[in-house]
Amino acid sequence: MIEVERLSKSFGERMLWRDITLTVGRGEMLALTGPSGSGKSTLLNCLGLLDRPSSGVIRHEGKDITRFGKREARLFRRDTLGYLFQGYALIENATIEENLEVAVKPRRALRGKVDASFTEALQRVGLAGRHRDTVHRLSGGEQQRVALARLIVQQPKLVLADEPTAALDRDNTVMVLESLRDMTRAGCTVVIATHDDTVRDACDNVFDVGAPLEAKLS
Ligand SMILES: Nc1ncnc2c1ncn2[C@@H]1O[C@H](COP(=O)(O)OP(=O)(O)OP(=O)(O)O)[C@@H](O)[C@H]1O
Repeated sequence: MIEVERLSKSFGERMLWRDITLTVGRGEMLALTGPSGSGKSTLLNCLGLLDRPSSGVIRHEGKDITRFGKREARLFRRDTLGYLFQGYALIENATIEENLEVAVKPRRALRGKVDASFTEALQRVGLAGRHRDTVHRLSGGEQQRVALARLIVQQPKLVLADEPTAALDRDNTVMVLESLRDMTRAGCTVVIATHDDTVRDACDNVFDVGAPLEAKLS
């Protein structure tokens, strides 16, 4: 569960958003909407400890993550967070399989379940049998699906997704949404910044980052 309380962000004189308060429960999927430049990505970055809010509190499972020191923040990113960001953050010169290996925690690797989980994840995203393809040879949409497979293998507790369907056609958009929904069924909390109405409609709640305070949550 993630709880955001009276969160504000300014860049110099410019107040991007003010007093955001919202809760996303375990197993819930929240859409962050709002016009371009309203601060959706910045809010996701604050949730993922890639940026700092100017004021307010973010709690994950009751812990104020904005007060984490370097070590706690590193462990939180490694053990709790999963990102699905623009640019995918894949290793371009490596194979799909090598990109998935990065996400696997060592203790799971030891149990020898890795191959099966890779095969299952690649099947889920429509890339079955493509383990050995090099990432830079893939299309934008395929790379986006590798990033999703990496998330499925990683099994994070909190997923932050920034326009996860931007490079995808309708079938693949549905596939991404179904995969994220599968993850929520396993207890994962998902927050998605999106302009896509299909994505917004598939979420449990919508938070409009650009709306006046009284009209934000619907
Ligand atoms: N480090 C920074 N310093 C100054 N301004 C910044 C910084 N980071 C973001 N901004 C500004 O904050 C605003 C919000 O950016 P952000 O990317 O969060 O919006 P967004 O709602 O995700 O937009 P889009 O839908 O176009 O992706 C933009 O005007 C951006 O230029």
